[in-house]
Amino acid sequence: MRPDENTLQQLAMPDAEVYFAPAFIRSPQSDVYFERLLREANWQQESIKLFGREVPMPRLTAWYGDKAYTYSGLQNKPQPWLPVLQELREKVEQASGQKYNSVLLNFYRTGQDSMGWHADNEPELGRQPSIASLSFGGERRFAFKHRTRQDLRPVPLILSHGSLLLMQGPTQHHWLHQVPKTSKSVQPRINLTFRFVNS
Ligand SMILES: O=C(O)CCC(=O)C(=O)O
Ligand SMILES: [Fe+2]
Repeated sequence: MRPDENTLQQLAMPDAEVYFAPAFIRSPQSDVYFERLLREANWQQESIKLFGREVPMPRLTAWYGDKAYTYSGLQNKPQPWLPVLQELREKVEQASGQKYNSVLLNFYRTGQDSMGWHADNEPELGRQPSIASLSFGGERRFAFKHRTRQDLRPVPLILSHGSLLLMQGPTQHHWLHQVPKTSKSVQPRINLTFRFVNS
């Protein structure tokens, strides 16, 4: 491991404030976090309404936090923090210098699980939300795309086991992000996005 792989480095993206650490948590520890999260989180198969039809989301989700939160049109009931989530929250708060009161967990079972282009810009997150995204398990491709500037290429990233991606400042205003499906064989992946939800 290079000495800087566990520290956040800013990416050169205009209209954004994005930091990335490819190995924020080291591998043996990350293996344990993956297993604990898989076993302990209250995973749900939610569905979304698409053209009037209920369609299962292409991933499992779980929501923990102090507040209820609407995400993709779903009202997420708050569940009390698990010790493993408290532990991870402390680590990311220390790295980012921000506070988070909620976390959304996503479980990508196979390469066919995914998340389409979106921004995390719900009004409850405030104008310049800080979102800290931790990944465990199989690595997946991730990308940013500027909403209006076609001269800017999409920014690809590999979200590796134990990586931390921090998005804040104007990022959600100007950029969308996604986790595309892949036909490659990939290991299951868990992602946590820590957020601060205002009441
Ligand atoms: O799985 C990821 O890396 C992305 C998750 C995400 O964008 C979200 O939960 O809003
Ligand atoms: Fe997101």
